[in-house]
Amino acid sequence: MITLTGLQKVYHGESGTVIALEEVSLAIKQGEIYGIIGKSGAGKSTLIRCINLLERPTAGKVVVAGQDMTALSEAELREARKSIGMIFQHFNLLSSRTVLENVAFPLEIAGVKRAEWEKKVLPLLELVGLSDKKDVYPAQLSGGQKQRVGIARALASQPKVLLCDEATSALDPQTTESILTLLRDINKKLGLTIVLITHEMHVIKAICDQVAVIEGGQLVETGKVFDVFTKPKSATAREFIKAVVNNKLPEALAEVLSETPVAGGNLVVRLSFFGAATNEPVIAGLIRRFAIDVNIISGNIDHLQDTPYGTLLIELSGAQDDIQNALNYLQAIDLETEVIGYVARHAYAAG
Ligand SMILES: Nc1ncnc2c1ncn2[C@@H]1O[C@H](COP(=O)(O)OP(=O)(O)OP(=O)(O)O)[C@@H](O)[C@H]1O
Repeated sequence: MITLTGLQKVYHGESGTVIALEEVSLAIKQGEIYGIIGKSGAGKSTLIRCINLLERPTAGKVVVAGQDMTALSEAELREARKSIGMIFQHFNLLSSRTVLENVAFPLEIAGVKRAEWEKKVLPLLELVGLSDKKDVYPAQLSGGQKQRVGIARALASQPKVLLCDEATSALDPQTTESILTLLRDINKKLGLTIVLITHEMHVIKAICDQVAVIEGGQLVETGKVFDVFTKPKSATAREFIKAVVNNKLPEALAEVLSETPVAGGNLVVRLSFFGAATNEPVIAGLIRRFAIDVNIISGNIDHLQDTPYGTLLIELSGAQDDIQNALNYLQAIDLETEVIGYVARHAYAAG
């Protein structure tokens, strides 16, 4: 649905030349929710605005729904933009127009008469849950309701693609969740392709199928959200993931943990489970097979796109050979095993 090839954007500002995008290439399939995550100044806004050519790339190609956007005339571009809706962090509503009139605005501009646009706008207000607010002005709405108006307005010209520019960044966590749920529903109901930019990993985790991590104008990692979450390759992705996956060691353990083996001490291991492995009785298997004690220090199970994944922090105590055999066993089965460190016997809970 969207293909970006070798995209480059150079700004020549007062403070000099800025390369905002460098050799960005990515492909977004129809019906996908594609998230682009990066820190402030990474190039996210520039990238998403290059998709509808609000920003003209310095070099590279933008193809949306089979159309080469960079090759279009201004008039053709205006027409092509009808199939690309956009919503914004600060909603960009017209304060002197009611909710109904805001949603109708793109249709009015396109010359559609009121009797005609009402037939389109009223169902959209219902879709976003704002039928009862159709005659109120934006000032009387909450942030979440304003964004619902923004979404309905973006859908008015029946786009194939919806671009979301930090659409939930100005909203509280609960409202963010309701807007993300609405976006997911619209994606499912209308088969709409959604591209969103964000600096928050929980947004990616909540609704995206695919993710691209952008840093200094370059994509440093792309892939399925599940793969990037469970096996991040770049330091930036790892850093973002830390914000939503609690892998912190308990303080009492961190204080006594040694990176090097402690004579006669216990081994601390983090197990990461993905998908089906979460159903395996791993701990029971360990105790049955080896003459060791297993102490569970902490654990959590979460879901990513309905696939369970989790981590378990355990302490193994026993004779060195038995511990090594247990470790070999863990490493041979279908889960990720990471030796976190060593603790002296009796230094921590397992004793
Ligand atoms: N019109 C402009 N003129 C000059 N430089 C610009 C312009 N727009 C953006 N930049 C620069 O390009 C780089 C990328 O900016 P961009 O706004 O795309 O980043 P971002 O990831 O969206 O950041 P934020 O999350 O803070 O909005 C930054 O260094 C920014 O200062």
